[in-house]
Amino acid sequence: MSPTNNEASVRSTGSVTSELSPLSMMGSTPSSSYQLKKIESRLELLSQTLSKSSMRLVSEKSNSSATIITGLSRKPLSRIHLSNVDTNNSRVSKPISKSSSSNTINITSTSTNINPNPNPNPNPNQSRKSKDIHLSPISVSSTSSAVTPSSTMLLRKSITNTASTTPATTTNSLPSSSTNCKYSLQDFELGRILGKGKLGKVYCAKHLQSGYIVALKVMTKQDLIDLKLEKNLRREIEIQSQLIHPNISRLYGYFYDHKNVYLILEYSIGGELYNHLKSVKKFDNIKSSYYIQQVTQALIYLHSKNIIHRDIKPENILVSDNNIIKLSDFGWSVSSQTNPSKKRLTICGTLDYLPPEMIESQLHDQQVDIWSLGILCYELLVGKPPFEEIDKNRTYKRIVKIDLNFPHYIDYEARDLITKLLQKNPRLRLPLNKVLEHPWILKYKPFWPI
Ligand SMILES: Nc1ncnc2c1ncn2[C@@H]1O[C@H](COP(=O)(O)OP(=O)(O)OP(=O)(O)O)[C@@H](O)[C@H]1O
Repeated sequence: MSPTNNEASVRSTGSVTSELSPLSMMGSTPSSSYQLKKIESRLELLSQTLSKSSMRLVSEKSNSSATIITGLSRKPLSRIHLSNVDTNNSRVSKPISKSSSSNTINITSTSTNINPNPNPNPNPNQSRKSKDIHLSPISVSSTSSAVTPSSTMLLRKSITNTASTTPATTTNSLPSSSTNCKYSLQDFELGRILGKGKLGKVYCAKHLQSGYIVALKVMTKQDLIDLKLEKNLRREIEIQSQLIHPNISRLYGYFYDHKNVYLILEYSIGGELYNHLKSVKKFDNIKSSYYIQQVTQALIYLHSKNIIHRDIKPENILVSDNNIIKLSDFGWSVSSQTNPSKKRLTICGTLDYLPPEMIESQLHDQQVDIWSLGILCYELLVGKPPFEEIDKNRTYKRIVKIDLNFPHYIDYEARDLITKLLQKNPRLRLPLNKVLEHPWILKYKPFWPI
C-alpha cells in the first residue's frame, strides 16, 4: 500500500489518525454533504482524465520467459516483485497480450495468471512498496462489458457474509440486499482519503442506510486495463470475499459504474502497520509478539483453506482498534482448493521477503508464508528486514545463504523463533501451530493488551 504525498508528513510524525472517525460519521451534516459533493466531482474529474489518457505501455519483454515491468527502486531500498507464472507443476510463460482498449473489464475470467502491480508514475515520496519492480508474464483479456452472473453471485455471497461479521468500531453492519445486492456510489458518503494505492484512492466512507463505516477503494477500469490488473483484481475479490477471520481484512463486496470499480473493505482505523513501525523504528517484544501471534492465526486460517498469501509484509497488514491487526492485500495470494498439494513456481512477493525456494526458482507451497513470517518477526523487532542490502543481488545471496545476523538486543527466544522460521528447507520451518506455543510468544503473552 502506498501513501499519498500528504501522508509523507504523517509518516514522519508517526501519527496515523483518521479525520473521519466512526462516531463523527454517524451523522450527515451539511458540511459533510458539501465535502461529499466536492470529492465526488474530483473523483469524476479524475476518472475522466484517466479514461481519456492513452494506453500506457508499462511493460517490456525481457529476454527470458518473463515480462519485466519496471518501476523505481524503493526508498530507501528497492523491493522487487518477481512473477514468472503459476504452474501446474510445469511452467509456461505467456507473453503480454493486450486485447482490449475498451473501458470495461471482465473480473470474472477464470484464468489464473498472476498480474503485476506496476507503478508507472513513481513518486519519490512514496513508500518502499510503490517503488517495486515487477517481472511478470501476463495474458490480458478485457473485452467484456459487464460483470457476468458468476461475479454477481460472488458479490451476493460476499454481501451475505457481511451480515454475520461486524467490525468492532461500529455497532451496525453493512446490510445485505436480498433482492439484487446492488450497491452504488450514492449509497455511501465519502470521507477523507485514507491512502492512495497504485490503482486509485481509498476513502473512508459511510454506508448511508446503515451508518456502517467502510474503506472504499476506487479504481478506474481504464487503469485496471492499462496496468493489466483485471485478473489480479478478480483473484483478490474471489479469495478475499470468502475470508472471515478477526485478523483478516474483510472484503464486503464490490460494485462498479461505467468508469470505476469500487471495493467495499473493512475499515481499519490505524492504517498500515508499516507506518506504525517506521514511526517508532522498531517494536518491543510485547508488541511484536502480539502482532506475530495474530498474523500466525490469520495464516493458520488461510492455510486451512489452502490459500497462500505470498506477500506478507508490514505494508499489507492494517491496524485496527486495540492493536488488532488485519491481514490485507490478497493481490498475490493463490488458492489451491482443487489440488492442495499442488506446488507453484510463481516468483512473487517483495524482494526482502522472498524465500530461497522462489529465488532459486523451485516449486513452492504454503511454507513461503512461514518464511515471510520469520522475516516479518525480524523486521518488527529490528526495524528492517534481515537480508536488506542496497544491491538486490547481495540480498538474494544473503537469503539463499541464510546469512542471518541479530543485533545484540534481540533476546534469545526471539532469535530462536526467527531462526526456526527462516530455514532454507521449507519442510524444516516451524509449523504455524508451534509458533503459537513458542517460548518467545508464551513469554510475552501475559503482557498483551487482551
Ligand atoms: N481497509 C482499509 N482501512 C484503512 N485504510 C486503508 C484500508 N485499505 C487501504 N487503506 C489505506 O489506503 C492506502 C492505499 O491502499 P491500497 O490498497 O490502494 O494500496 P496498495 O496496497 O498500494 O494497493 P494496490 O497494491 O492494490 O494498488 C493504504 O496505504 C492504507 O493507508
